[in-house]
Amino acid sequence: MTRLLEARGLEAAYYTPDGSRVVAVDDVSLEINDGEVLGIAGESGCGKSTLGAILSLTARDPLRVEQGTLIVDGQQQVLGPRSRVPRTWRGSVVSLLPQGAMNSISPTMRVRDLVFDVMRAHDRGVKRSDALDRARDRFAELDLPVRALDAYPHQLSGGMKQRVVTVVSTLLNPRLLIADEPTSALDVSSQKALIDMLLQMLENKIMSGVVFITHDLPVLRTVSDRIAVMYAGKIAEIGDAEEIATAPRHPYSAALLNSVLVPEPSFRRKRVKGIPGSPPNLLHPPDGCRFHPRCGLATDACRTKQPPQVGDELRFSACFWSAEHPGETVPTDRVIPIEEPTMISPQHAAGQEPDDHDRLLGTESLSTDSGVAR
Ligand SMILES: Nc1ncnc2c1ncn2[C@@H]1O[C@H](COP(=O)(O)OP(=O)(O)OP(=O)(O)O)[C@@H](O)[C@H]1O
Repeated sequence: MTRLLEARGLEAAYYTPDGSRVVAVDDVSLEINDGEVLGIAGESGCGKSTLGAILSLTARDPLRVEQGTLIVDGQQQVLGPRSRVPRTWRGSVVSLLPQGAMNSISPTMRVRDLVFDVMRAHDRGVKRSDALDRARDRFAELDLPVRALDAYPHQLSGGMKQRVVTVVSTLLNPRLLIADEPTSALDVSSQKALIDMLLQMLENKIMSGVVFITHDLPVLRTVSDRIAVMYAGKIAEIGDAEEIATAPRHPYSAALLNSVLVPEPSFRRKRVKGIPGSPPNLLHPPDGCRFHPRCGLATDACRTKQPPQVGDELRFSACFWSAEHPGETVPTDRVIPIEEPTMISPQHAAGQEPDDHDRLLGTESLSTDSGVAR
């Protein structure tokens, strides 16, 4: 299998106005094979978006990438305070679909203007007509209505807007697309349409790999070949999506899976096992394994020493328990020390506030079939 990405020793920190240094991604290494979707999972604040910014070379103040190496499709980029990223990398080697991208298009800009801007950012001399031709071909290839190019953002449904922005951000055929929470604001049918389109783009070799960032584990299981579970700036576990979802080897992955809310007929009475406590403040992360204060399997070693990485680059768990039980699945009934049963409402089970839920349904029910208002 060909390696598309090798990322080694990535480290990035936020510098706050009071001079503090918050290390949000700490010594992260990972690999992606050609044609793969790598999902990045983890609770809010664990460093997913920061990792996305490093991989897409889009880190900006107050975030500084302090060290690491990226090798994409055989091309190497050393990262650090003094490294200069060639302009040709952004958009064509790596491209970011940022969180909330679909809502950040200027309301006075037609999609075709956005297309021209994106193409011109890479090639100052590109002609408007050539940029548009390329977009037209791409829209047709992916069964998107070509007339969406003439639309203003407000004329597109949420789902169509997100698909359009995704296509525009990959017009330069990046080898790797980093999609940060691309489905989070979408209803389920728009989520499916976007995921189908991303998979089609991979099949058509528009890009060779995708990093898909979301806290939504069921979505991640559907779309990913492998999943990396992040905790407090580090990768706790990485492996095949199915294995992570059904046979986790790291107590944090198991706890995260236990806390997924699955809507089912009896869910009003369902007791959900949340993860007790909260993720650490990254200004002062705990010694040893960063998950140890919340882990039911923690031993003295976990409290004082860095956990070993058990496995290889493609499938590992950074955990003392895993080292003692190689290849074993974490006993999920033992990972959560203090059980805090929570009664949940239907809206919370779907991961939405009641108002958001209604708004989403309302918005989408106004959309036309093609997603473009006439
Ligand atoms: N501007 C900032 N200044 C200081 N610290 C920051 C800043 N932005 C993020 N952080 C810290 O960096 C850590 C990682 O943030 P990041 O946004 O990468 O997490 P995330 O997993 O993507 O979260 P979410 O799912 O909520 O988007 C967090 O703990 C956060 O407190």
